[in-house]
Amino acid sequence: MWNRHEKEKSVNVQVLLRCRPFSEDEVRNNAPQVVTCNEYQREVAVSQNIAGKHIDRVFTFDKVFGPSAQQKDLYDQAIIPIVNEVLEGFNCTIFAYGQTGTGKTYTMEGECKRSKVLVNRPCASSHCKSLCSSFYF
Ligand SMILES: Nc1ncnc2c1ncn2[C@@H]1O[C@H](COP(=O)(O)OP(=O)(O)OP(=O)(O)O)[C@@H](O)[C@H]1O
Repeated sequence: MWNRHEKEKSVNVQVLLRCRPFSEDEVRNNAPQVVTCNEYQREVAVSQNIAGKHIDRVFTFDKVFGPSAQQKDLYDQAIIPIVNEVLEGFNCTIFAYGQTGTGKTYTMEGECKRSKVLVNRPCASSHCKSLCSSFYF
């Protein structure tokens, strides 16, 4: 029987979700919280009011990082295994996908130029940022 780590290694594509914290503006404007993360269950619940009807939906991912997750958490839990595979000679790609303003650049590049998780260059779509070259700390 495979443990979870072995199972994860056997899958070629994994989808991780990261939900960023509210910005100062969103807090100031009392923005409604529509996304709730359950890191333990690897689930994200989305609540919406559409035409007066309340709709809740739950999505499951390979990993979920909630608003309190730090760059280091992502790096340690999600990136290091991929770096190790690169060092073993495998081709690996990490890319961030999502709506504008959801934190793709922050996740791939970090807040300041010197504390990056990854180095990335934008590809054709502005919604898609891909890892192209190397990693540094
Ligand atoms: N995990 C986080 N913690 C704190 N602030 C964050 C986090 N993720 C994103 N932000 C902030 O949210 C704002 C939007 O993030 P970012 O620019 O990374 O979004 P994006 O998805 O790359 O947007 P775009 O597609 O428009 O380029 C930035 O001000 C960024 O600093």
